[in-house]
Amino acid sequence: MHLHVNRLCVSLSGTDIVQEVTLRVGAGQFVGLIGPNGCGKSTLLKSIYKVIKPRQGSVMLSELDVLRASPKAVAQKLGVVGQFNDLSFDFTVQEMVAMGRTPHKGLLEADNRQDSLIVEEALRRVNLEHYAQRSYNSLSGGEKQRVILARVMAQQPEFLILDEPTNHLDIKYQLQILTIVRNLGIGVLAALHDLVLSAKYCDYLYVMKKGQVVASGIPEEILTKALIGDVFGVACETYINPVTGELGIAYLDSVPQVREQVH
Ligand SMILES: Nc1ncnc2c1ncn2[C@@H]1O[C@H](COP(=O)(O)OP(=O)(O)OP(=O)(O)O)[C@@H](O)[C@H]1O
Repeated sequence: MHLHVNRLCVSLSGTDIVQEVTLRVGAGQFVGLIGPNGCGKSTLLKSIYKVIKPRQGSVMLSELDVLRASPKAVAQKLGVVGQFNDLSFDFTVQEMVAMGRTPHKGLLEADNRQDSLIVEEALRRVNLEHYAQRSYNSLSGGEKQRVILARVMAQQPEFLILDEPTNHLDIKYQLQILTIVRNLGIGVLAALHDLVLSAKYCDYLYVMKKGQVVASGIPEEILTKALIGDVFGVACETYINPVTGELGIAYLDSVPQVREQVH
């Protein structure tokens, strides 16, 4: 499935938080959304997955008009990993992951053998197969994050939205989770903070600043010293990593004159 967000505007408490954002994610494409804290990434993602109602604009997942469709119709196609995953009630890890099957079930329909196999496989993919009976609330932040990813995999969505999916994860699991997500072969829109990882994994990036998309393109082309200075206010040098052949970024300092050079 592909995603087409057209001229989306979101206002909260009378302030324009997202302004005329248009973006596309092709089928099977891994697209990153980057930008400084508070620029509107989460608000944009929440308005795409129906938690916040936009003031204007449209969201199409292939032929599905997301803003008009029922939550269940959207959940059958769209998986979401949001930023905060704390629960008031406790569930086992297995119960948490099994919740991913809900959009595919009828009212009061019990899980069947196939659902159990899907849940087992999802837990195996995030290396938590031995945690099935553990209490979710007793897990560390990184383990919780992997359970949430297993849940979204059990949902078998056709498109994924991820808001900081590697929050809390150590470097091994950051790499593992991003590799798993990329290998799912479905369209993904992910807000990411790590620019080097976003260059490594994303096919395409949208850069946000103050609620607007200010640049977009393939990572190697748009992640320039000038753009990083302008958008994040950080001086850096970019280079090709001689070991990996991938984009590297050496952060130098936060110097205001970098911003002046760009304008
Ligand atoms: N309900 C609200 N009322 C008013 N302003 C809000 C509301 N919710 C969020 N905001 C503001 O909207 C702006 C964008 O927030 P958002 O969480 O979308 O940013 P973000 O780019 O995801 O940031 P981060 O990288 O820190 O997660 C922030 O300045 C935030 O304080």
